[in-house]
Amino acid sequence: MTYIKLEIALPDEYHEPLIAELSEMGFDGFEQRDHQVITYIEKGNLAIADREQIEQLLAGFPGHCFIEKEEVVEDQNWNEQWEQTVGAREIGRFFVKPTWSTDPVPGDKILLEIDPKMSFGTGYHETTRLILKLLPGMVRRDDTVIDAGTGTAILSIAAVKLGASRVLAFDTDEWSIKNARENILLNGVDTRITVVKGSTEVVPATMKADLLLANIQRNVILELLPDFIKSLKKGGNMVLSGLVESDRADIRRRLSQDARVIDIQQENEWIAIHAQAKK
Ligand SMILES: C[S@@+](CC[C@H](N)C(=O)[O-])C[C@H]1O[C@@H](n2cnc3c(N)ncnc32)[C@H](O)[C@@H]1O
Repeated sequence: MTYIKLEIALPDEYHEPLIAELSEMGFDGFEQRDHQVITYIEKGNLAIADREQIEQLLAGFPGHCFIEKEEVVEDQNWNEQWEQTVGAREIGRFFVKPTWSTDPVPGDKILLEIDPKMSFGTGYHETTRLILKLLPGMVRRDDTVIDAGTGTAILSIAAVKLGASRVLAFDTDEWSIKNARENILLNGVDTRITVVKGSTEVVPATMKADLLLANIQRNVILELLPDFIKSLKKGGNMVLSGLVESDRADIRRRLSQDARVIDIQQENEWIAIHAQAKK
C-alpha cells in the first residue's frame, strides 16, 4: 500500500480541531509534535479537491498554518516508528514507560506503563504533564474520579495508583477507547476503571465524583463545564487543561459562579486550572 504523508505546521492548540477535520476527510494516523501534525492517507484517497479543502481549512486557523512537506511513503510498521520516537520519562512522582523501553524504573517513582500507539497521552505533552504533577496532591484514598477525554487512560491509571477506588473514563474517539483498555490491563488496574465511549452523557446522574480531570481543548471544556460541575460532589476538585495562557480569563469567568479557582500551573504556553465545586 502507498500512502501520502503530510507534515503540517500549526500551533499546538489547533492540533485537535485539525485532526478532527482531517479524520472526516479520510486521513488515518496522526502524530503530534511541537507545532506540527503529521498525517497519512492512502494515495488513491487523496484527490485534488481534498488538497484544496486542506489549504482552505488551514487558512481558517489564525497564524501561519501550512503544509511543510508532502511525501509518498510505502506501507511500513507504524508501531515500529512509534517505538523509535517514544521513550520512558519521569514526570513528577511518576515514571511513564512504553513496554518497548528497557529503562530501569527508579525506586522512588510510580510506574505508569503506557503504549500510546495513536492516542493522546504519552506524557510528552505539557498538558498531560501538568495534570500528572498535580495529581499526587489531589487524589485521596478511595476517591471516585472522572477522566473526561481519557486518551491513553494515563490519568485514570495514575489516579488508581495513587489510591482512587473507582474511575469512570470516557472518550469520543473509538481508537482511544481501545488503547485505554489495553493500557489499563497492562497496569493491572482494570477492576477499578470503567472505560466508556462517549462524552458527559455517559456519566450516571447519580454519580458524584471527588475529582474530575479534563485535558481537552478550550471550546469543548467550555461546552462541558456545566456537566462537569453537576458530576462533582460539593467541594469536589476539578483539573482542567488543554488550555493556553490566553484562555485563563475566559475559564475563570465561566467558573466563577459554580467553582472556586484554587491554583493555576503553567508550562510553556499551556496551563492547568485546579478548581473546587461550590455546591
Ligand atoms: C488532549 S487528549 C487528552 C488525553 C489524556 N487524558 C491526557 O491527559 O494526556 C483529549 C482527548 O479528549 C477526547 N475528546 C475530544 N472531545 C471530547 C468530548 N467532547 N468528550 C469526550 N472526549 C473528547 C479526544 O478524543 C482525546 O482523546
